[in-house]
Amino acid sequence: MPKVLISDELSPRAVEIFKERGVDVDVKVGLKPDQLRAIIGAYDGLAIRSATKVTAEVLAVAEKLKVVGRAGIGVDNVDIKAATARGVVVMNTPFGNAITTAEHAIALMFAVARQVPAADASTQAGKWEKNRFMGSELSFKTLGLIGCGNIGSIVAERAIGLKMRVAAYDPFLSEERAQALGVDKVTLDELIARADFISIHTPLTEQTRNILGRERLMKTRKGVRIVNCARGGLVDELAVRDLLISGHIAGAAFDVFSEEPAKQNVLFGAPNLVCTPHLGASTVEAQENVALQVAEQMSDYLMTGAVANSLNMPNVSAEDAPRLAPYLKLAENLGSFAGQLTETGIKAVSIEYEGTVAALNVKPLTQAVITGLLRPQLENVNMVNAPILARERGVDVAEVKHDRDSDYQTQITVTVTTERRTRSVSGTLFGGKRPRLVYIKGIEIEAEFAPNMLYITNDDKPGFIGRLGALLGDTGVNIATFHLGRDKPGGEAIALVAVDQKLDGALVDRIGALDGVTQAKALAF
Ligand SMILES: NC(=O)C1=CN([C@@H]2O[C@H](COP(=O)(O)OP(=O)(O)OC[C@H]3O[C@@H](n4cnc5c(N)ncnc54)[C@H](O)[C@@H]3O)[C@@H](O)[C@H]2O)C=CC1
Ligand SMILES: O=C(O)CCC(=O)C(=O)O
Repeated sequence: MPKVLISDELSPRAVEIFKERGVDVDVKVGLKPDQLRAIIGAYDGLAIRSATKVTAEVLAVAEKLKVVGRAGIGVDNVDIKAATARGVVVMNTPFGNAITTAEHAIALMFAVARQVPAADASTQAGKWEKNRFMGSELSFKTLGLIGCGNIGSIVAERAIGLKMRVAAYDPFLSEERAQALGVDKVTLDELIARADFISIHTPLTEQTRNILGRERLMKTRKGVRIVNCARGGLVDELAVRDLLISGHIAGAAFDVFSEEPAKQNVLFGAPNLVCTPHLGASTVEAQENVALQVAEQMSDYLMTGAVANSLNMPNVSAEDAPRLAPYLKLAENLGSFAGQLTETGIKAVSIEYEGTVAALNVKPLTQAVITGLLRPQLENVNMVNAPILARERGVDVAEVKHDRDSDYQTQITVTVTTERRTRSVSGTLFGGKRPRLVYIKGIEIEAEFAPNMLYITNDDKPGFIGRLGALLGDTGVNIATFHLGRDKPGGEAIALVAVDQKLDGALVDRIGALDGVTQAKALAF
């Protein structure tokens, strides 16, 4: 039974769902990094929010870990590169808390416009300072949105409902989408020049870090109000403090900070500053949504191989997962077959899908082919990191789906081009689930993949099979199955021999030296 660790506060629904789906679960919240490292080796899954840092050090000792599930959106607390390198799928729940977070951004905008927290504190202190708290209306003001994805779009809709004008800067926002939302698509400079309120809704990346730096903040309109409900690090906190004190910025609201938990921060104590402790996603509704969703996604992956909302793997639906399982084996074996025969640098691989398989989601199958192909050369290749490793090595990967009938009801063909030659190998599933090799270099052959195999190419001349059988017999190697194919009588022949033991290099060399043999290679599956 797979076992999951929940290491951040998650709704109890998550535990119920894991259990209902047959996943064992431990809840240990508030672990220090060394405590997490000490226990993570026992778990197949790790469910987190934003407090747990899934670093390369944690991943290095997470020997069984297959999946990290983020109950929320931002994954800047997960080292995705390290997870990918170790074959750990990282998934999030991209929609479950978007409305809640957008609502918090709107709440913060009202809070800074009307100084609600300070007015509340003053009133409850018995001061009745009616003249101190002069606010600003939101109606007909311009809201500048930096980032207009899930949350930014919801903020835009709500703001338009409040009669605000909305200008959005987002390089990935299309003109059509902007029009449909009713926002002006602008450059960042235009936004800075026009906005009365600025709200940020981008992830924290190397491109967005410090996107509102001091220089840009100084170019904003005097009296601007700024809301950061996305991530600490997007806005220069010290510059905001200085500009709040100077009065250039009329108000700022921060839900997120460059260091969290933010027990201290340069912003604290600045005038007209509203702070909340990363509460963007903290509603009962959002927490139910994300806990339920992450538990479902992680259980599905661990129990069936279905992948949803992954940041480093193609999605595989729960419906597709069982159908893909035997194909994944076939695809990896075909890749492995080609990879084991390849002795020089791989330049390109083409993966062709024909018949039934062409109607499936073939992305994961392509990843399985590449995994098998690279494994003889690279120790730590897996389904998750294979495409990246191939790209890093300059291997051109082509995926082709043919809308035509093949000799078999379903067929995958892997063609590898190296510095020296192009070689193809095809396979099918017998009975819908048993992988079979059906062509090698266009030569028809029907063979299962066995743990230990001998691949031989030779001249199609009488006597060869006897010589090979005698040599194997003399050296005590038992033949399990023997498959032959040839391009034409007297032409090139291929033998695939499954044997009951691992073949040593010296014996393979002796086979390679037999009369008529052009290549002999031991293969393992
Ligand atoms: N305060 C909180 O509790 C919460 C904070 N968040 C934060 O909100 C962020 C946004 O979430 P979603 O809207 O769901 O993500 P999303 O991925 O749907 O939208 C992000 C948008 O930012 C845009 N973007 C990326 N780079 C940009 C750049 N350099 N300049 C301008 N725009 C850029 C993208 O094109 C995308 O449209 C998350 O990454 C997370 O960090 C999310 C949930 C809760
Ligand atoms: O889990 C939380 O409370 C924070 C949510 C968040 O920041 C996110 O989903 O990106």
